[in-house]
Amino acid sequence: MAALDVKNLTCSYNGKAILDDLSLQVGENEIMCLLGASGCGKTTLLKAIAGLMPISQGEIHIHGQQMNGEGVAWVPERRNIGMIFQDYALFPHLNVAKNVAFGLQCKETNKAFIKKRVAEVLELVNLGELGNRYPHQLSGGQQQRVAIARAMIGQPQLMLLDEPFSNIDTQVRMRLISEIRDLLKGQGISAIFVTHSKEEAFAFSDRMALFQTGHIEQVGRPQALYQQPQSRFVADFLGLANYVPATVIDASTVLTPMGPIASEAAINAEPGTSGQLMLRPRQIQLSLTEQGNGRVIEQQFLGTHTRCVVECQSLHLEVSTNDPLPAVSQVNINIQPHALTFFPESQGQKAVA
Ligand SMILES: Nc1ncnc2c1ncn2[C@@H]1O[C@H](COP(=O)(O)OP(=O)(O)OP(=O)(O)O)[C@@H](O)[C@H]1O
Repeated sequence: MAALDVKNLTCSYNGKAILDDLSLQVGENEIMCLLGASGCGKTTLLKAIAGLMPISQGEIHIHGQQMNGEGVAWVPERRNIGMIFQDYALFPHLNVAKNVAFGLQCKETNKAFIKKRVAEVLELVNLGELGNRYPHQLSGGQQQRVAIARAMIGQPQLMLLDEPFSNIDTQVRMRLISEIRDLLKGQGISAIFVTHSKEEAFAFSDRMALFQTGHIEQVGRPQALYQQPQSRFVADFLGLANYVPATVIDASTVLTPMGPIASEAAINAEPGTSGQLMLRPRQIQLSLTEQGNGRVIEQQFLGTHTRCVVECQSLHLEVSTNDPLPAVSQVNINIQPHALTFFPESQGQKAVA
């Protein structure tokens, strides 16, 4: 059974549809990321799931229980959902332990039990020693951990996280992402996480749904979306892409200005079909040779990698290498073996399936 099943959901503000016939499933103990530009409807979907936003059409089911639909609209507090926000939303006048206890007080009166649970969840988020501190005495990362402890204390069946890492400084962010991911996985909690940062989405999610104004463009594993985008919108949103003119030779080869390139998966287009082959900068490999078919015309050392621009048959290719190459090098261009992503001219912005 899916942890969350959203079926044909439409949500509107003032009669204008913000989400339009949208469907999405989240599996048990799965972390799903909603990724998209500002204003595309990610938070609206989160609010609809939480019961904070009325729906115009469709159904929402959580762990098999219908929350919204014809004549059904469960109130937020009955949905057993934990919520975490970008601004932490802690009570400034309550210490850490009392902030966390707040998440349980509305459904539990046994004070000894609440105290025990507070201690347990503070340990889980590595704040066991800080129960007496106030929010202003904590770092951003620590405050977000308090918010997570407060959301977890009631053992929610689904966790909703709305841009939880945006206010955390970059040095700490990836560590916190990994910590919270482990925590959710360890506790068996399914989660939906909203962000407009692809790096956060890649690092935090099992699967991601890429939004474009009110609908989902593609859902899948982060690597699949990055390497096999179904549209140019997805390809370009997730990172730099080269588009190289290509013609299909047979089910496993295309011809490009760099020569024939083989695919590790069948290309679903007739021989002779022309279009564009998408290549990520890391999928292009360079080897120094005087007889090479490319020439490095620009380089930038960026620490973790070097950005090279390689000229080949009037194409300018963005390539990512580990180390800088000698200036104005002649290189051979090789393509890392992979399942090629091909956009036939006849399909415009859509790749072949
Ligand atoms: N209360 C409201 N009344 C009218 N329109 C609204 C309201 N809240 C949001 N909208 C509009 O709905 C659209 C989707 O908003 P939403 O907050 O879901 O986007 P988002 O993808 O979460 O964006 P962001 O990343 O900036 O938070 C936007 O065009 C926004 O202007």
